[in-house]
Amino acid sequence: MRGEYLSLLVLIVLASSEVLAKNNSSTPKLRRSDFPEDFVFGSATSAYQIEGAAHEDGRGPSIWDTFSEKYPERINDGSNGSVADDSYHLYKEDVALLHQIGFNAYRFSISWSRILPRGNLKGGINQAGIDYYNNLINELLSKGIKPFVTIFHWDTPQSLEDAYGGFLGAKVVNDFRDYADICFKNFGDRVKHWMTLNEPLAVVQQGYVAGGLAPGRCSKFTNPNCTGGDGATEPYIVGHNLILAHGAAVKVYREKYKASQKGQVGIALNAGWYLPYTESAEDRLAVARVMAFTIDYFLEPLVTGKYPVDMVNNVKGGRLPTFTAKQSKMLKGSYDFIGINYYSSAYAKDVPCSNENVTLFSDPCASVTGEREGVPIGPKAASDWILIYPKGIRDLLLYAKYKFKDPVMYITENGRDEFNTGKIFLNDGDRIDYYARHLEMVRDAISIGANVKGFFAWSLLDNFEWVNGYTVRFGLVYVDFKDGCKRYPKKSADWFKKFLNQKKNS
Ligand SMILES: C[C@H]1O[C@@H](Oc2ccccc2[N+](=O)[O-])[C@H](O)[C@@H](O)[C@H]1O
Repeated sequence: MRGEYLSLLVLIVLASSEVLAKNNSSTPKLRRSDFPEDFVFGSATSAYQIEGAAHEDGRGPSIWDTFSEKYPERINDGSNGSVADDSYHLYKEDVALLHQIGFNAYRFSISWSRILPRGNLKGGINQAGIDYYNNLINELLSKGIKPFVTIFHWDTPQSLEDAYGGFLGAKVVNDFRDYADICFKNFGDRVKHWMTLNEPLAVVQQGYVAGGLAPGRCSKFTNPNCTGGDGATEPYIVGHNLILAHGAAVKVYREKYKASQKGQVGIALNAGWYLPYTESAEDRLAVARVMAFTIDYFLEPLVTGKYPVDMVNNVKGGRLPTFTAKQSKMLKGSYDFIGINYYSSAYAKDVPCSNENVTLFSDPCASVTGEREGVPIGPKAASDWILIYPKGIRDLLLYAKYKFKDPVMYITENGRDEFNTGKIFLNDGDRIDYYARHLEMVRDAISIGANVKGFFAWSLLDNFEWVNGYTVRFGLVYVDFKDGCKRYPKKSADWFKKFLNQKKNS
């Protein structure tokens, strides 16, 4: 215990000293040899955002088909992912692009309802779905690219949503376990890196509090137009079921597949880094509580089998579910690596505790803000939730290292967007700058001792960016949605290519 406090203290001193400060006036020069030789560099996508073919070859609907097709007014440009990048048909081009750039890994997700159209075994397996992912995996391996597979990236099968409320229902745990089992059984001979869930925090915050992501549930205190939901209770139930679903999938892997397949299973967690609004002790404690309600929320149960103490103390009225002794035991240590999706940072501030604390989904006595006296923590990307603060990625990695038993980590997403102007735009110097600055900070985290094994750029392609539809572009490769999804590598793809192909010592 003592040692942990000491390490945290060292971390705080390091993070606040100028020792690591860099001159931020120009894009830093990075070399491939700054990173370990076996470090993995890849790019990431997700099924609903790129595949299209949403109603083809036996795929069943997911909550994202329903959300975007039935309520187009909830997506900024009224669009949906029914065609997206058409990667279902163009996957060979995408693998060729990864190969040309020089990435040695690709993080993609499997569409649950393409494998199980009705979400469960009873509803049957769709062989065409199995075939598609087999083809994709084989194509990747033929080019020497390692598949890093996300089992769930937000696209809950609609029939499970209809049957028991999807992740609101305790039954989802067994259905998710069965689905994961099918993935391990069919693909695990070749896939050695799995992520059970993508960003459970985004699912609970955006799907059940703010209502911006499917299934779009929220309550009146956050959104006056809510049609269904209860932001005081539902997010904690959904978070609980997500954690148990993760644990159940890892258990299946370890009991049935690990010995023969010898792969690793992790999770991808989104997290910001938070700075105290002032240097006061109160604001520093507010930071600790915001961390408890964001990254620790999902990391602590996996590491210790328990919810963070700050959540237990501050989620009043019996709204935070509890783990049974058996569940706790299943969860504790249920990961081989931790994936971190990092984009942005903010300030946290101690505020008078909200008397609405039965309704808020966050610490009731802390608030989060992107700016201080009108000055944002960093420049804005196109999506207004992204404030660019590269040091945050370093400090987050060190925080996870010291607080959570030095896990093996991957950056499973990092990136920025530009607006879709309707014209072909490839000159994305701002993206190059973003990656150079963030990678420099990942390098520094490694040099301090963070056990980081790889980095995935979000995203390979411009794609269906959820509530923002096609209005913003995150790709290293431009997609012309008006011309058969023609792909054009941007300058940033070129930058990665040069960086990845550098000879040793050059
Ligand atoms: C830009 C990326 O944002 C990621 O989501 C994130 C990432 C960080 C913070 C919040 C969210 N979110 O959406 O609520 C997604 O994993 C990914 O699919 C992509 O859309």
